[in-house]
Amino acid sequence: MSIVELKNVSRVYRNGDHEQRALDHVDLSLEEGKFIVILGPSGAGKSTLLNLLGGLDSPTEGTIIVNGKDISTLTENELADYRAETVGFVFQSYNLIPTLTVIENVALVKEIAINPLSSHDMLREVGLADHIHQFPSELSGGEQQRVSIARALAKNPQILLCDEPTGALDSETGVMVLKLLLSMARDMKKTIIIVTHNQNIAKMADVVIRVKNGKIKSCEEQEKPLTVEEVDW
Ligand SMILES: Nc1ncnc2c1ncn2[C@@H]1O[C@H](COP(=O)(O)OP(=O)(O)OP(=O)(O)O)[C@@H](O)[C@H]1O
Repeated sequence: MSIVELKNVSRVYRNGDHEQRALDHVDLSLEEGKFIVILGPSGAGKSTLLNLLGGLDSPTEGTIIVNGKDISTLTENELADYRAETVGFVFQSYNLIPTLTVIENVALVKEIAINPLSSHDMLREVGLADHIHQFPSELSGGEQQRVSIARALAKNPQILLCDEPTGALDSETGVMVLKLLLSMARDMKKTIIIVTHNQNIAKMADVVIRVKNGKIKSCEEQEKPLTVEEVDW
């Protein structure tokens, strides 16, 4: 079943007389529970696409259907509900609050989530049960990113949107984070959408989307994606 459907979606930024078509008449259909990687050169429109899927921005034209609901025409308040209920975000910079402990950082989402999961359970899920009372500065980069994944999961979203989630990590730690994200798709049926410049991550994907000049150049299903161990990092 398709969880995301874009029909004729464009996003145009206007700056005085200049018009930047960040997304240009995009059609796309994504299935639930897949590990999806979006590749493309700088300025191609990847973040714009992620922002639209995340309800952080709205299209200039076209419709975006998520879970059968058109999110392209929602009001600001309705978009806030959509974000709280349906999507979790993981960014390259972990965006943790330095003065809160690990568990407090994760528990914060309870304030906005409609149907949150236990912060303890999610931290156990990402292998950080023994670190819950530490501050972010006392953790490694990979551990901090796992806290941000636990925080995204605690919202209990169906879709995890990840913008260069391993961009700030060394390859060994990055592999650990990718393993975790992959298990979220395989074991928890989350739809994982990762924007990256790293072609290697695409080798693990169920679906690889290539974006260029605001258009989808290709959207390919991989019958036999490699396991994390099979990829030559
Ligand atoms: N808020 C904005 N105002 C004006 N132009 C924008 C805005 N956001 C993005 N753009 C432009 O839209 C185009 C697509 O940008 P986008 O950030 O989606 O690309 P990207 O593929 O994510 O690039 P990168 O890999 O460098 O992050 C670029 O030309 C960018 O300059």
